[in-house]
Amino acid sequence: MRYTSTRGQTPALSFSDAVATGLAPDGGLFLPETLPAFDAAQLARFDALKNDYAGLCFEFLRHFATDIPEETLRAIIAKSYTTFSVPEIAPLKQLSPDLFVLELFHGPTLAFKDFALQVLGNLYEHQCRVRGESINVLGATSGDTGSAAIHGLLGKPGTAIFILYPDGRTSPLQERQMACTGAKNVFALAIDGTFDDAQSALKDVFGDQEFRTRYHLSAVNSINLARVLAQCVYYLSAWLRLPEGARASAEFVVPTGNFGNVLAGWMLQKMGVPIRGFKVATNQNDILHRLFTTGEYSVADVRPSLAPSMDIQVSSNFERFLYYSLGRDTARVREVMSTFKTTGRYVFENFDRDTFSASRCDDAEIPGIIKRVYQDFGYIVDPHTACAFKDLSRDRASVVLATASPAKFPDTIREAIGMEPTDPALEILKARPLVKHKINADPAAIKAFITANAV
Ligand SMILES: Cc1ncc(COP(=O)(O)O)c(C=O)c1O
Ligand SMILES: N[C@@H](CCOP(=O)(O)O)C(=O)O
Repeated sequence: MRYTSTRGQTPALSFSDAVATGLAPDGGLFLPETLPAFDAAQLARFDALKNDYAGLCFEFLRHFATDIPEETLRAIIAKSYTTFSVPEIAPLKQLSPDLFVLELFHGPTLAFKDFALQVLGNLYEHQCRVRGESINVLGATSGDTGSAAIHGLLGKPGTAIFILYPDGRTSPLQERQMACTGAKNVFALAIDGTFDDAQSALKDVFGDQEFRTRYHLSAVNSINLARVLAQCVYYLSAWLRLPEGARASAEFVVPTGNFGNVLAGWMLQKMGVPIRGFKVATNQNDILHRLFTTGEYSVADVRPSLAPSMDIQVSSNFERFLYYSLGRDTARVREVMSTFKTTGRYVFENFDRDTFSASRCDDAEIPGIIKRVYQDFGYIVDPHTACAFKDLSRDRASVVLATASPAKFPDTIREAIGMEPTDPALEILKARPLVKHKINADPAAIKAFITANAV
């Protein structure tokens, strides 16, 4: 399997090279040259592994990581899921006959990002070993990607990790997960501004080919295709475990910000797994809600919210969606992305309206939803997952993706239901010193910091 850029001006690469490169040199995002088409026999092979998460992940990823020997890939994946705290890895809980919750927060940093970032950390370790090279990783986070990426690389020799985040806009515990590791190769870089500012500066740094080559710079955001592919697996796992009747009709309801999570489900559907549809659940930063209800994609200012990891306007994975929606016409993708960069607006003539629906949740609604879900089901959801409970369909089954543990957001949960969930992994952090570096969201300043601290 080879990987090409959405902008069509980068030569096709192997899986390992596409992962190491992260953002394509032409500014686009990597995608498989052709998506596999899973037939009934392959679906049956998946079905046999529905209660073996790591086995299922291997059976899926072997179609993509074709340049890694199968036994090596199997070992990388098996190791990645040993860090999860429950044997099911992604428990599927049934709250009512038509309502399921897919819990994606039992990894080391208690958010869904661990699913891909544990695998990516081990892939990087493998690459360092095989190529005899060190690797410097640069990421931008609104809260969860940063800590998951850091914990994917913690203690891995030959690596350093630099994470940009909007100072004061993550939850205090999310910041502690990044800035209290004590690890010498981890740098939490606090910027004044929003996640969008951080992501935009990051893309500029990756745009400097000489710099990224010199420092073997790689990406941990979902601009890295390995992130999206590893995230496909929990949709597959959940779909396989649904009761027969719900499989055909269930809609996956996905708290959405940078569009990497829901894109993974949609790509799986394009590979032949007959998932009925997806609901894109936004917070008050609702660019994607507006897109899927009106067809217009237009940027507005980011407003800090109680679901801070979704405080994003410019979703980088929008470009992958655009590529497929434009019939894989890379010249058109370049044109639209360039117009969007200058005008901040694009109107879709055509997209997959049958598959996507959307909901939007204001800050004023989040505590009330947390309370209602607790009263109705005795179940505590974090503020991001709460957004997905806003407008659940009454005529089909819903699978809500629970993307973070409520313990990461104790203040909002206390306000809603009068008690604070805790987790030992977070309690330990409270006593540790916090080390963060203030930096301008300016490519030159970021490059200077990396130059001074790279491995
Ligand atoms: C807890 C949580 N929920 C939802 C999201 C949104 O996911 P995505 O950015 O893949 O759309 C994020 C951030 O990515 C998150 O950290
Ligand atoms: N919500 C994310 C933002 C980055 O998304 P990613 O999927 O590109 O890593 C976060 O928690 O950092």
